[in-house]
Amino acid sequence: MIAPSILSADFARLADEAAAVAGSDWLHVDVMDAHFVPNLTLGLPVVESLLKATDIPLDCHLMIENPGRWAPPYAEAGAYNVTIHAEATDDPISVARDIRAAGAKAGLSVKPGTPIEPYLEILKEFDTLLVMSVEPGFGGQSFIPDVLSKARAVRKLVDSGELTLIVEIDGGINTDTVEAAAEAGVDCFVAGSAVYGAADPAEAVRKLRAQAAAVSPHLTLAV
Ligand SMILES: O=C(CO)[C@H](O)[C@H](O)COP(=O)(O)O
Repeated sequence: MIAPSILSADFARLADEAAAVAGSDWLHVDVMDAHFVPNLTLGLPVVESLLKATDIPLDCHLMIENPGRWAPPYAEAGAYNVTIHAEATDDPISVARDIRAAGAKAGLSVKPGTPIEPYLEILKEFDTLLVMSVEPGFGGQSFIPDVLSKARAVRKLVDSGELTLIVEIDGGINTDTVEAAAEAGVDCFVAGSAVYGAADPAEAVRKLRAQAAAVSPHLTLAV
């Protein structure tokens, strides 16, 4: 699955930018609050407008403080998947349950320096794990390969049937890095600059998907 990140799109033309990647599996929406990360992007009103403008399922990645307060409204609005950060809450299970109760899939994200082991027990409460392969906050950064050990660890649990979860990766995914991530067992690849920086974004999506599929050791899991 490929999820273009609109962080690299033209914010004044979001409906057109969504249409430009119409064959994508998900559209990744980076919500940043200038507190949890040192950048500010967009919030619920923009997501509500995007939901009217595209049929691509929205994958909302909340890089915000206090996700317990702010995540459920994204689910109520109609986002397909709502991801919170493990580092942003002491009670990720409650937030996941609230997101699911509000009708969306629930995702957990970990920054590059956050180990996955303390969270393995609670991943059954989530539908997606978003492994950050750059420090959250900005597009166009270089891929951090060390984080692939987290994808591998969770992939093992999925393959053994202990978990049912989409393994997603975000940051620095491009034609040079997508295969390593696919080999590590990633199901869903977020790509910002590699898609919206390309002359033909739809072709960039197709190319990334084909590259990932060619080396993927497993079938994509659909939620
Ligand atoms: O969450 C993000 C940054 O915090 C972005 O989704 C991510 O960085 C995508 O951009 P690129 O593919 O250019 O790295």
